[in-house]
Parts: sequence; C-alpha cells; structure tokens
Amino acid sequence: MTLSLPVAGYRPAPDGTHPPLDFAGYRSTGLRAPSQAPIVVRHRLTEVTGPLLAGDRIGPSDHDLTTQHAGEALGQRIIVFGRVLDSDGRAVPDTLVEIWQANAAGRYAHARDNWPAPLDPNFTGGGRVVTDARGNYSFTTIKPGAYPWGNHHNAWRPAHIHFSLFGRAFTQRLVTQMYFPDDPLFAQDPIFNSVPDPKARQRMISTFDLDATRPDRALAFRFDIVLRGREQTPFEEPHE
Ligand SMILES: O=C(O)c1ccc(O)c(O)c1
Repeated sequence: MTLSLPVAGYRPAPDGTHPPLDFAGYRSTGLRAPSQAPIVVRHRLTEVTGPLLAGDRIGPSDHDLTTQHAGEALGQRIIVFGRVLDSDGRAVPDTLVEIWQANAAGRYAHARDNWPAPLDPNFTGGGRVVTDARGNYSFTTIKPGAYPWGNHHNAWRPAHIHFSLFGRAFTQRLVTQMYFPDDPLFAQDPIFNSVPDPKARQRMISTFDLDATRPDRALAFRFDIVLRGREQTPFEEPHE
C-alpha cells in the first residue's frame, strides 16, 4: 500500500519499489499491517517544513560506533558512507541519518534479543550523523553478523544495517535496511525479497569501495540513499 498525495513536484516511485505492508513470507507483517484503508491527512506547515534535527543533538562519537565505549568494538571495522539524494539527484544537506545494527556476532544490545551469541560490552550498535552541504554522510562501524530469527525453518537474516532518515519534511521519513554485496542469505530472506522489483532490491545493497577504505584500518562500503523519484530507495514503512 502506498499513500500517494498530491504534493507539488512529487514524483512517486514506480510500482514494485516498496514492500507491501503485509507480505505473506514475512510473518510479523501480518500482525501489524493496517486492516483498514488509510485516512489521508492534508499536509500543513508542520508536515512540509522542518525537521531541524541537526546541531547540538549529535555527540562527538555518534558517527563512530567502534569507539563509543572504554575499549574498541570487536569485529571487522568498516566505513559506511554515501550521499542522500532527492529526486533528480539533488543532494539533501542537513538531514539526520540514524543507524542501528547487531554486533559482529549477530547480536543486538537489546533486552528482547536473547539469541545466545556474545554481547560486546564495547559495542551498542547505534549511530547518527547529519549530511553535509553535498548530502554526504559517513559512519565507522563493525560489519554486523547474520542471525537466526525464527520466521521460518532455519531462517537467517543477511548481515544488514538499519537506517532512518528525514528528508526536507517530517513526511519524508525513510526507514530501510542496507545490505552487503553477494550475501549468500539473500535468496531465503523474506524481508529482502518483500521488495517486489529486483532492481529496487539491488538499491538496498551497498557496494565495496576500495578507494574509500582506510589503509590498515577499515574496509569501506558505499550506500547512496534516494528519498524520492524513479531511483528511490525502498522504504519499510508507510510513505508518501
Ligand atoms: O519485523 C521483524 O519482525 C524483524 C525481525 C528481524 C529483523 O532483522 C528485522 O529487521 C525485522
């Protein structure tokens, strides 16, 4: 289900870009998908202006998830970076990019995650940055591990990082997941495959970038995010 609203200059993503809210193979969507038609709420000033979420909300270690504690996080260090773009490839500056992820063993630092993989006392798995004038963002983190999640027999999530972004308005929030190239777990993952268009699925997969690696320190993966238009990154949540 997509909410298409008549906003000036708005270009909807082609059909098949976003997952349906209820996808048979992804069991928990059946419980939380709305059972009634959406009510379209007219956009007023609050919805089409702001949010102003940058400035002093960002802490000095928020961009580096490997150094947020007394010791260094365990695992393969990676830089995850890219640009946030609007339709027509325009940069989206000053936008809040937040990530959350499992540790190198595939375990979240969360009370509800009781999979018996080790927790890392030096890794919480949350980060946030604001894009610069050219729409660039960059995090240093740890490559997350895959984990089993009980959706179906022997179900494993491919390694992924969750992203939340705000565009130029609260109504442009995007929640998505970034994957890593050539993951052998894609074929059996209903969350990845709930995006109908195979080309749109590819836009959730980062690319390895040797030039962006930090020698003797960290590998690098590029993930550009497009908030609107034909090349839109798939969203997880209801959207414009
Ligand atoms: O929606 C869920 O149930 C669910 C489960 C496991 C995940 O890794 C996830 O991203 C979502």
